[in-house]
Amino acid sequence: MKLVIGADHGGFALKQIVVKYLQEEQWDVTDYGTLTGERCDYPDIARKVALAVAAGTFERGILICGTGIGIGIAANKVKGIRAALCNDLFSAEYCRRHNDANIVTMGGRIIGPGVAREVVRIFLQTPFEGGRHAARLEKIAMLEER
Ligand SMILES: O=C[C@H](O)[C@H](O)[C@H](O)COP(=O)(O)O
Repeated sequence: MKLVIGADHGGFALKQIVVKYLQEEQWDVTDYGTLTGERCDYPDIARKVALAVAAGTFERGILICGTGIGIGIAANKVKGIRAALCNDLFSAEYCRRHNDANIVTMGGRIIGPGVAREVVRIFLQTPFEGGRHAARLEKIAMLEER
């Protein structure tokens, strides 16, 4: 599975930790920045990552800002993106089982490395359940046409 990751300055330090973890676990991960800790705007990073996931260049994305909120709001403006804020493990599991989330977002100012690594592991390993949940995702897709 090809992965892409991005963060603003609020998520930069946690992104570096998550990238290292993914590489150690042999995941194919591409870093879309920011590559420094300097202040930047999370919509710019969200746009790059979300467009690449929506285009199918990558199967899943990981986005980190200070809270995980802003970068997720921005990513969800891109058609086909289902970005889920997961600062806890239950959300990481159910955003996959029920929502087929294709991007996970986290808050670098909220969670530490241990929780972040587990959120990412669960996000990558949990399958979508389909069934009644698929019909709901179809309704979400219809909203994108309005
Ligand atoms: O949702 C937005 C993110 O948490 C940003 O990382 C945050 O707003 C950046 O704030 P500041 O520019 O004050 O570092």
